Amino acid sequence: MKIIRRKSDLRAVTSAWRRSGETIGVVLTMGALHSGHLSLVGTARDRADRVIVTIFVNPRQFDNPEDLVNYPRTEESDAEKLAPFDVDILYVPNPEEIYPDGFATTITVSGVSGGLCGGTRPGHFDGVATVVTKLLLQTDADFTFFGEKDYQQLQVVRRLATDLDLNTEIVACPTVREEDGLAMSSRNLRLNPEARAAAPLIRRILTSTAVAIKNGTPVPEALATARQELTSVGINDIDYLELRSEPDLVPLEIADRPTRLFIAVWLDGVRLIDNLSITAARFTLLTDGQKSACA
Ligand SMILES: Nc1ncnc2c1ncn2[C@@H]1O[C@H](COP(=O)(O)OP(=O)(O)OP(=O)(O)O)[C@@H](O)[C@H]1O
Ligand SMILES: CC(C)(CO)[C@@H](O)C(=O)[O-]
Ligand code: BAL
Repeated sequence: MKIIRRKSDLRAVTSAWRRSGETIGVVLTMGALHSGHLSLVGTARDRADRVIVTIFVNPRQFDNPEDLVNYPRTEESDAEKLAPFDVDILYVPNPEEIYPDGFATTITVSGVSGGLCGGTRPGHFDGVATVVTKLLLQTDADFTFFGEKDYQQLQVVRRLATDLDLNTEIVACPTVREEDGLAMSSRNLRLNPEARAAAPLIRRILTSTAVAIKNGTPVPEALATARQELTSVGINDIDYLELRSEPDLVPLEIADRPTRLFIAVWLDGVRLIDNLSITAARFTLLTDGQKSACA
């Protein structure tokens, strides 16, 4: 595996691959690699002739300066973790390769980036859309692999690739979890033991809420119960807990569209997210009280 830090060096290699007709699969990351990232790399290895992994902690997608400073940077051990996957290139661009002097372009994807993480992290998806576009162009990706853990990000990138004719297939990969159900995330490393012990309850409560909704509990009631359960285990700071309709993630208005339940909470100063697809024949959107008020 070659480590490359300049886009001109990268282009020299990808052009040669292109001339010999090889396909390129790319996994974009911010480093601190774990089994979630590595599952994307394994899928890329199966799908493409050549595999590039990128590591770039993108300052433009951090709405919180402290989060940017505290973000783990572990390039050496990341490279060791990639060794068994036969990755061709680890691209760790110098910052000026992404944001040269005078950089003045921002890509905004509207609609799908509204609300959820886009609502509570202002500017986040502009930063993601801009860097993803640059990295996909620099790597000349035929395929790129995104985790469903960051589901809104996945849908933002799908919209972006379609709208800008990026000519890269976006491949969704399932969320990889710890044995206790917690979605793997680089930020899990920052949880203290007490917060780490509480964190799996996020998934458990999402699951029980989905079951209640499928069984006909009105959505507002099911969400209120979930909030109470989260609070009772000390998870008081809930950024959002919401149902959204696929694929544009609009607020749930039509009761029989494929739907997903989204959550973001703060635990011990760390923001954790998760989501769960809910397929139900029909949702009960109104409580009994609301129904009788409409009648
Ligand atoms: N548990 C996971 N399962 C599957 N894919 C994942 C998982 N965690 C991250 N990914 C994917 O890996 C890619 C890079 O993500 P990123 O580097 O932000 O990792 P992260 O662990 O999500 O870090 P963060 O703490 O910033 O959320 C994204 O496509 C993301 O969805
Ligand atoms: C896609 C990404 C690498 C862009 O910085 C980042 O948002 C991430 O790690 O999910
Ligand atoms: N995992 C998405 C990148 C971020 O949280 O900034």
